[in-house]
Amino acid sequence: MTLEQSDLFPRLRAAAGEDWTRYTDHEFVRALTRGDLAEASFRHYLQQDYVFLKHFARAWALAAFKADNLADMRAATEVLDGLLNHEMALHVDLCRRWGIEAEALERTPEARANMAYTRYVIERGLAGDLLELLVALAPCVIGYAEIGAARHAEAGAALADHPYREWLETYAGDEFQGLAGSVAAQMDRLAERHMAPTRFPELAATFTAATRLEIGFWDMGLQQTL
Ligand SMILES: Cc1ncc(CN)c(N)n1
Repeated sequence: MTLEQSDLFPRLRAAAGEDWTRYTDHEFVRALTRGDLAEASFRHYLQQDYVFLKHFARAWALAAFKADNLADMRAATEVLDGLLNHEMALHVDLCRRWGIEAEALERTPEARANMAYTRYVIERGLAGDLLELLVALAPCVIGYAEIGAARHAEAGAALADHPYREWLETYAGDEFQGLAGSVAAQMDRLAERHMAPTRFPELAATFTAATRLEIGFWDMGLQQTL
């Protein structure tokens, strides 16, 4: 399934309104696409993102735990595998090329914005069901796919000599786009089974809160705060 064919995700995105635009069109993303994002901001972001991805892997492990059937368990562990062995492996390589060694990554002090976001998502998953958890994870997975595809296309010919090319290529790439499509499809399947119409506002509130925490993550990167 492509993102355009999904049903729940576009409804959640529309319900997030301006917050979705503030996330996907954040100054961090614009500067990165132009190629003039301060290198120190990118390094700070990369290092924090390593910590973020580890907590997100925990959240996907929780998704496997929350699943009540084999298909949902497999879907969660496929994402977990992709995260640990693809996205994080790329991330460690990218960090090394940016002068941040693996040992330094492990010693990264966690920024408050990072803690707030990742623990919020895990708490939603602990308190709610699998659908609630996937909705909390959606701005991360589907948001980055949307940002990656749009910004990679926008950078266009400038990509040949672009300082942030690898980042743009990772999130615009088939692997990540396919992952976002699968998560959107899984949310639709779960919504069909578990979502009474009265539940939508509660799910939209979770999605919007996670979107706002993504905005806080970009702010943290741009301002290099802890
Ligand atoms: C903060 C953040 N959000 C989302 C992604 C994409 N997995 C990420 N790497 N970092």
